[in-house]
Amino acid sequence: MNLIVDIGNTSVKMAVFQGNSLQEKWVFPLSDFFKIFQEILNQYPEIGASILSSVVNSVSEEKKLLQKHTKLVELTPILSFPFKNKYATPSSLGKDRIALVAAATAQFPTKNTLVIDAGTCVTYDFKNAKEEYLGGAISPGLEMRFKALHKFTAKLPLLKPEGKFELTGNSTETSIVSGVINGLLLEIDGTIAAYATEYEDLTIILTGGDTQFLSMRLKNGIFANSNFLLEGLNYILEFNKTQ
Ligand SMILES: Nc1ncnc2c1ncn2[C@@H]1O[C@H](COP(=O)(O)OP(=O)(O)O)[C@@H](O)[C@H]1O
Ligand SMILES: CC(C)(COP(=O)(O)O)[C@@H](O)C(=O)NCCC(=O)O
Repeated sequence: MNLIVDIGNTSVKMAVFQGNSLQEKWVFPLSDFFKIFQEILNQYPEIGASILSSVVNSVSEEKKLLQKHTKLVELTPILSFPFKNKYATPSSLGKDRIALVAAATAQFPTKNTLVIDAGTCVTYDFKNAKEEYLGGAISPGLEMRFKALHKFTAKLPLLKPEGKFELTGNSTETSIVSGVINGLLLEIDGTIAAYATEYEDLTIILTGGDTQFLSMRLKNGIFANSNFLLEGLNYILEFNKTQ
């Protein structure tokens, strides 16, 4: 069994895989790492290998613990990947983005694929039909947009995503909700449309913490998969076991 660990800027995602099949998944703040890790080890003593992807600093204690209890593969640029990385600054590329591209290559070989990860940030990652990763884009995530309006103004309140919103906000609150949610939906739909103009037969994946909220509000033709990054990490782990 494999233990998959994805440390993002908002939350840690851990999952246990048996082969290609996800058995169980946990989402929690980094401060709960030691408690949850111990619970997982007790529940799944069969775990042999693990892989760690982190986009935050100072995870040396978490790494030590994984090394102590499992055969840890850390996601670094020296691992083998199933795609050609054409990012101009590969050493600064987010580990999470590498995992997303690995998942795209594994699950959509020979397809032009755009992966949208709606987490703390929204990242766009594109790999072409020749399994070349070209890069993409980084923009503020949903929660970050609400927080930024509050933090950088004197009068705007801190709001959270709501189920319902109007195009034309008629109050401060509904104007903020409209601006943030419509802004992000139009950004995503517009980005997809721009890629679709340039690349035929485009496959689009939506993942990350805001997958559910966004997928029901976006245009059709998008595969929503909250576990895409974890699947990519599991694939990289298996890929490197056989190298
Ligand atoms: N219960 C929740 N707690 C925190 N964030 C949540 C929750 N539900 C949805 N979200 C959204 O998910 C985003 C974080 O997604 P996630 O994929 O965990 O990010 P990251 O990989 O950057 O840690 C937040 O910015 C927020 O918009
Ligand atoms: C863009 C990110 C902050 C996204 O992190 P997340 O929202 O998933 O927590 C992360 O992928 C990162 O730190 N990237 C480094 C810069 C780059 O990818 O070029």
